[in-house]
Amino acid sequence: MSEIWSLFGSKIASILFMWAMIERYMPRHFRNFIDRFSQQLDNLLNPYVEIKFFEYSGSYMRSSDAFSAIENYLSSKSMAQARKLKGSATRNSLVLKMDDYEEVIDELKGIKFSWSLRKIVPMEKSLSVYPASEKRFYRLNFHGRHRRFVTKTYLKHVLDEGKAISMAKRQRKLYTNGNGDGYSDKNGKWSHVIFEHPATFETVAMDPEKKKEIIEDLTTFKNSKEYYAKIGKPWKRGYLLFGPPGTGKSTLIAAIANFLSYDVYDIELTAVMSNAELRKLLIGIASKSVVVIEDIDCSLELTGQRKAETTTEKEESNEGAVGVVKKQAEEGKKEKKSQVTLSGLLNFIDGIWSASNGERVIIFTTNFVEKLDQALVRRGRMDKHIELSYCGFEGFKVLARNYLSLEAHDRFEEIRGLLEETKTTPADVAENLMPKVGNEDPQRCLERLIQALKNSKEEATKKIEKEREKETATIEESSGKDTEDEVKT
Ligand SMILES: Nc1ncnc2c1ncn2[C@@H]1O[C@H](COP(=O)(O)OP(=O)(O)OP(=O)(O)O)[C@@H](O)[C@H]1O
Ligand SMILES: [Mg+2]
Repeated sequence: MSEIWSLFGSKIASILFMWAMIERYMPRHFRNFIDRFSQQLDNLLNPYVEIKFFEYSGSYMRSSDAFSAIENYLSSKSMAQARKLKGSATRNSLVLKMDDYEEVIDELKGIKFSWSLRKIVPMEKSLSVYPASEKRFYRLNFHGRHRRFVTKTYLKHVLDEGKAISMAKRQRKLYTNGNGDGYSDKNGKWSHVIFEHPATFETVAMDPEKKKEIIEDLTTFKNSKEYYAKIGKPWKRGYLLFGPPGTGKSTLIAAIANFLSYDVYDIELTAVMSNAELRKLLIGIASKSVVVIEDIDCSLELTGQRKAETTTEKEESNEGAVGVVKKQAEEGKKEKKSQVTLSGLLNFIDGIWSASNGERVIIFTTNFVEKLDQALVRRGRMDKHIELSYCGFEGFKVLARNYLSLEAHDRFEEIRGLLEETKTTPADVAENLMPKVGNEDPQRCLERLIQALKNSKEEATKKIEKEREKETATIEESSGKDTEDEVKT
């Protein structure tokens, strides 16, 4: 047997040697013909198609978006299948990727696809000033009969999924306008810090039905790119959050941003001097972002500002020369006042988003919904109005779970009754539940809350009694006056 193998080996070696000699002296056109023929033969015998995605592409060797999307897409599959992995650490996690020449199999709609990471190592020394480096690429192999499916569906699926994974993994940012702390963008309009708010829908204390509704609304919005395109509407959603201070409006915004994995742009309208400046700011907002304008009623006194301005203008025109001097003296003060108008704000909200196609959620918050101009809160502009109210028993249970890791306790029923009788904000409940010293007994925290609720109930009853006394006093006063008048007449 070994003789046969050695004979076979030597025959192969001589054939290869002869082929190398023949190829060397063969006329070029004949060699091209053989190459073409062998390629056709390979096409005929090998039904598999191959696509390469290089790490760097283009004349400037930019890193390829497709390569990193594929890398992200394959990362979980690599972890499950590859025998050799490469690990690297990012800011807050360890990332594992498949090593060179590893292969993973992916499947979509019952069709199998083979992915492997390859590299081309330069053979000769480069004469260029830049040393020649390895060219890494992902190689996709699939059966030729799935060519249409791959080009039409599979590659889009891989790239979309890969991009979504990288969006979810990236460090999100909180942008603020004005001279905020943090890094400024290239135009100096926005400065940003890393957004790491821990709030999630699990930790927000609110009515469970309402919470479920918001989550469903956000999920539908997130998955409706095609739908918005089909109906010709810009891909945006507006929320108006209203409720007393400390009911969780800002907390809910953070939970929404975390749920969607979006950046947050917190616009301080009082720092925006003009409509033109506001437009520049809004143009600088990237896709996949939550745009927040907090306390919209106090930001600009949006509803009253236009009126106030016209009256001052009228007064000034009537005052003549004195008016001019006064005007000059006030110029400095006035210059610092924001000139942003309600119509300016609304035009940009509708206009800018219609022009650029990015998924954006805009959230206004207010403590006094009834104060707002109807133009601002009409449906279509603000799609959803969400009221955050005083803490109910369901909200309390969420806070007890967050702060004390308590699911149930025999004092819960008493707390339920007291919450129904008082108007206590989730912020107040949270403050009382928070352990004041390390390892404070949950029982003591609950007692502190019960005491606080009892105090606020007492205060409320006293207040009502006082008001009643006042009312009876005024009634008695007016009835006394009436009898006096009658006596006079
Ligand atoms: N619904 C809630 N769920 C969980 N925590 C809450 C909730 N409401 C308030 N809190 C707690 O109270 C603190 C203050 O709440 P938050 O800033 O969200 O209130 P707000 O409604 O935005 O108040 P304001 O109107 O004054 O801006 C938060 O840091 C959070 O710890
Ligand atoms: Mg707030």
